Amino acid sequence: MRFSVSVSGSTRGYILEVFAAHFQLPYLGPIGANGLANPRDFLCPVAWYEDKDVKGYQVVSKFQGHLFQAEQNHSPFDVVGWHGSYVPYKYNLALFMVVNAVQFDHCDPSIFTVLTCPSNRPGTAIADFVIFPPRWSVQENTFRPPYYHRNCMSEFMGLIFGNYEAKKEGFQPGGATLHSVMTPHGPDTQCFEEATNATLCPTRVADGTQAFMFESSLSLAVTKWGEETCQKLDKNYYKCWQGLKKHFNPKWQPDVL
Ligand SMILES: O=C(O)Cc1cc(O)ccc1O
Ligand SMILES: [Fe+2]
Repeated sequence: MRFSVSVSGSTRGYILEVFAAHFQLPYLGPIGANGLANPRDFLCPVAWYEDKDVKGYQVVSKFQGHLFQAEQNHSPFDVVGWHGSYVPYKYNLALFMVVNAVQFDHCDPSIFTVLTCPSNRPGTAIADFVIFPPRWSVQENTFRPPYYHRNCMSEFMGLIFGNYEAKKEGFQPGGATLHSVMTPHGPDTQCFEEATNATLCPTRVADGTQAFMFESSLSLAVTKWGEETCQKLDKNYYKCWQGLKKHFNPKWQPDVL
């Protein structure tokens, strides 16, 4: 599949490539006929071509993990149509129909799955693409931010713009966090303190932001470039949890049973 990404100015993006299967919409289960990412909102190309002479047009191909580059003097997009079932598609994340808890508790973020690439083991994904969309938060008697947890899957999180509610400082647009399989993690100290002391009325969350997660049942390896060469590794990341205090009180009773 050939595609070009046209951008102006210096630009960053995130790429997730899967090999064993293809991405598909998640089964909606009891949600029923419609919700989350609706098929009608996916856009595919229509027959089109460009007849352009471009000196030194670079065509990059990937094969067995290596990138190869060829040059030609015209645009490769001079094919009007084709037979086949592989097409690139795009989806506007703002069209995602958010489903969430409306009484109590924090849902598994699987409710925010845009696309999943299932593995051969039922219920286990090679990769899930999950977003944290702008939404209302209305749950009562609940710690509303992400719970403190360990996950049997790897969590690679990215931020397209704005901030992420569980880590308002430090996690910048264009950056990434990686919480590998079974690594404990959760909101930073500031988020914990604010959410613990907040009055629980209906509140907007994540307006003007777009965070996402690539979640995989496989382990992700970090390249030498990511760990050293880029010199962007935040060696102080763990400190975002160091201010968390012990709150255990064996005498505590809930107000509402
Ligand atoms: O770790 C994270 O920030 C991602 C995440 C969000 C959430 O709402 C619940 C679980 C989870 O892993
Ligand atoms: Fe997580």
